[in-house]
Amino acid sequence: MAEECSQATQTQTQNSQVEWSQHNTPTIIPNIWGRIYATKGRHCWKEVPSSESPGYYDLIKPEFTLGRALNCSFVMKKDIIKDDIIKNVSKLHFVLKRDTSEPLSPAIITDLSYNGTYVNNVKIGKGNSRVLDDNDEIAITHPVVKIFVFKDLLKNEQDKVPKEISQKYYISRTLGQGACGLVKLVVDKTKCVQYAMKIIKKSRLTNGHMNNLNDPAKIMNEINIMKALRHPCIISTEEVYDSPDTVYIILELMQGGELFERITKHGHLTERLTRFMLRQMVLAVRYLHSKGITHRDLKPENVLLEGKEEETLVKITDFGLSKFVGEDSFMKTMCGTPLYLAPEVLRANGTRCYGPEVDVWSLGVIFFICLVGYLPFSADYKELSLRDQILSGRFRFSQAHWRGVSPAARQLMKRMLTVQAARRITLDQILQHPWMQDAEVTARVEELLCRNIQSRNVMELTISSTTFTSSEEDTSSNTDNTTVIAVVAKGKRALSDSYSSCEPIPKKLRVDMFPMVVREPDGEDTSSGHSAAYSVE
Ligand SMILES: Nc1ncnc2c1ncn2[C@@H]1O[C@H](COP(=O)(O)OP(=O)(O)OP(=O)(O)O)[C@@H](O)[C@H]1O
Repeated sequence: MAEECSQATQTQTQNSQVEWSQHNTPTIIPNIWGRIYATKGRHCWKEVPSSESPGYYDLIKPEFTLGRALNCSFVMKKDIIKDDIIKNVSKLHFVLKRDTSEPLSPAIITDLSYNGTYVNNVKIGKGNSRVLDDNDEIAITHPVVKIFVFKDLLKNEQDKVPKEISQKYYISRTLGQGACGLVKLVVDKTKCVQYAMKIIKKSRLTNGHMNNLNDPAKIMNEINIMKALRHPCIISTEEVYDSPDTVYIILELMQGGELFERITKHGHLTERLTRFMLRQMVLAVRYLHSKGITHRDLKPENVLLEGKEEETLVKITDFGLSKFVGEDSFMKTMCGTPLYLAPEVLRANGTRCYGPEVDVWSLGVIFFICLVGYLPFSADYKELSLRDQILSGRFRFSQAHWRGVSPAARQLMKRMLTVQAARRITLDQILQHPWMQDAEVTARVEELLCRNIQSRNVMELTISSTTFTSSEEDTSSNTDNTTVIAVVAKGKRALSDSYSSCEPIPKKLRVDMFPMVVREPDGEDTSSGHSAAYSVE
């Protein structure tokens, strides 16, 4: 291998584009993030390189480019590569990058050529990127024209997760730590899409008995329920890996941080922004309830934001976790500091004698904090124990903080923090409450929801029934092996979507409707209709 690269080495040195490593380069130098070795296949190199060359190139700068252009890090020239190959090499054929300022970031290769860059015989495709793994082979113009083998010289955490995960995902830095375990940034190696991976240690024993967390059928059932949930304001679950003592949940990545941080940064939120956030939270929880799921652990830390902008999508996370950690340990965690817990949950004493209204209470606590920036119930308020404050619904009312808040907002907060669950305001009533009536906010939320739905390929429809049945003639296949389903409902408009992962084709879809406005490319709103989040029944 050392021999074969010298011609390329000399060319590089003459052009001063890059400097090949010297003979005695120590194996690991801290700022070298990778190394590319010329491959043994000699067909692409014109001459057999001299034995003087080390046969590899150390990647130090954050970016390495290869192509025919003279400003590439590695210039492909006629005198180093065979003529029949060089003619198919693009001026800028591929770029190899690593964000060395970011710990545990992956090496990424981006194909910039129509004639193709291949990794382990698989074409990346022009404009596409993928993560490069240790020992990956890079070929250009054709899978057999292998030119480099990549060696990853940075420490990584691939071996800390089961192989089936590390084969598909690159394990990057830690995003945070919750009561259930770590959350890691991971990157899908072939699609180069980032996700958050939640690592949950199972509590295997409950009350001295093995619980059913190790029953694969039950776990699979929970996994399928979580994966079927699709709503713009619910963090989507990409995949779940179940191992005897740990569950790994691959989740949609949120880049905007927690709602909690947003509140603490500003002290509190304006009424308009609170309305904007609450509307989305209510829609999300209403969707969960429609699927028979009570969240039970709603708190600002479980409300994540899509982007850094002020008006961004809000997404709820951490639903259904009790199924993986066990009811006992879930309750223990929740009741540890029950700041957001409804009175009926405290009264239930570990039994599940309460309904979905508990989520309205928790939303009420979040609503309270958004408006005034302090907790309604806290162990720091010494007049009553935290438990008694909640059980009696006696929230702390600071005149100084509430003075600037509208009477309608105060009234809504009180209706949400109503001790008697049966008298508590419902989610639908919240949406209809006078304080929530703000056409601008409603339209902005709908715009964000629709944009999110459209980016997931769910197309617009103008029908109002909620369950549709597909028929044979409604389905067809497109070219890239995904099945396109067209569901014609009541002879009106069609819902189309591709089900690449759904085999066999579902016969029934449940569709949750959202009002939407169709926006033309010129920005004009032309028609209104409904958009849908759907799941297979
Ligand atoms: N999908 C995600 N995208 C980006 N960051 C996330 C995602 N999920 C969790 N995080 C971050 O990881 C950290 C830990 O999250 P996690 O949900 O495990 O704990 P928590 O909600 O803070 O506490 P608890 O475990 O008690 O619910 C948080 O800082 C959170 O912001």
